[in-house]
Amino acid sequence: MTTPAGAPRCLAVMPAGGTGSRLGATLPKQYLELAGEPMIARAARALLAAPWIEQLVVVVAADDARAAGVLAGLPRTTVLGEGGATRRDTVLAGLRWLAGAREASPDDWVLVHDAARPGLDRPSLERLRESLAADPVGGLLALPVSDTVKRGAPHDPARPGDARQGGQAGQGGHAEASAARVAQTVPREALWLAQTPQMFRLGRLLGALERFPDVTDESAAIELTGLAPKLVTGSRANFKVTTAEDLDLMRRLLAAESVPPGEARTR
Ligand SMILES: Nc1ccn([C@@H]2O[C@H](COP(=O)(O)OP(=O)(O)OP(=O)(O)O)[C@@H](O)[C@H]2O)c(=O)n1
Ligand SMILES: C[C@](O)(CO)[C@H](O)COP(=O)(O)O
Repeated sequence: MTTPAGAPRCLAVMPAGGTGSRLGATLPKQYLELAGEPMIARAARALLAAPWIEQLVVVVAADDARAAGVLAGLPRTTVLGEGGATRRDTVLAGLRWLAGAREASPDDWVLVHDAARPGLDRPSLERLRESLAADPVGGLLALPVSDTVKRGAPHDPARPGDARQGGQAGQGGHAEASAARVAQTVPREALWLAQTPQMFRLGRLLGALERFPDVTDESAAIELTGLAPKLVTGSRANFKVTTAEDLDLMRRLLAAESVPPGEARTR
């Protein structure tokens, strides 16, 4: 699919420079096998299933010796060994490469998609593009929170019934066997879980990420400039593989579905 001359193009950056410390495997999680191929290849193919994505740059760590082989043969794809210390740094390297080596225009759209989200489906991708085609800001796939939400509080021996029962504080402020107790039930109505791809104009996103280093996604940087990105409903299968339990779940999901990456799911 070609874009008419002068029209904004759709490009993509895949941050793949992480180590997968929360999963704790012997190799970075993006190289773990899922349904017969490494997670990173599955995630890249899911994005490339959209023919309107003209160029994908997969940004890996400088010492990554696996990516070139694993991604060889994928169309419209370049591997860049300039991953940074944080996800934001890695994404910035990809955006700068698009702007420099590929001479992308500040008006071109860029989709940023995690290598750790191999369950992206084509209908979600199409929904994102169609919802944002005429949008002045850009936006992201996300899921409305559907469970009752609790805010946890640390153990407080002064509170009745709050005797310490063991358990270690775990990763990301949570706990494996939690010692936290409920401080509050939080209204869920306005809450969404951010996914990727996140889709913004290249120039605006580059500027925002350069200005605001302390963000965990692209939307947060854009939000800090005073703009309100659009929330486009994603799909549950597009969850981020973060823990060993997620990996197991993703393996089962992909094994149960015999559809190629990016294609529609029947359920
Ligand atoms: N310095 C970094 C850190 C993360 N990522 C990428 O950002 C995505 C989402 O990050 P996350 O799930 O947090 O991955 P890791 O940082 O690898 O995981 P962990 O935090 O458990 O170490 C992944 O595709 C990961 O490879 C990146 O490109 N560069
Ligand atoms: C971008 C992201 O996937 C949205 O959920 C997420 O912010 C990145 O991962 P992390 O777990 O917050 O590092």
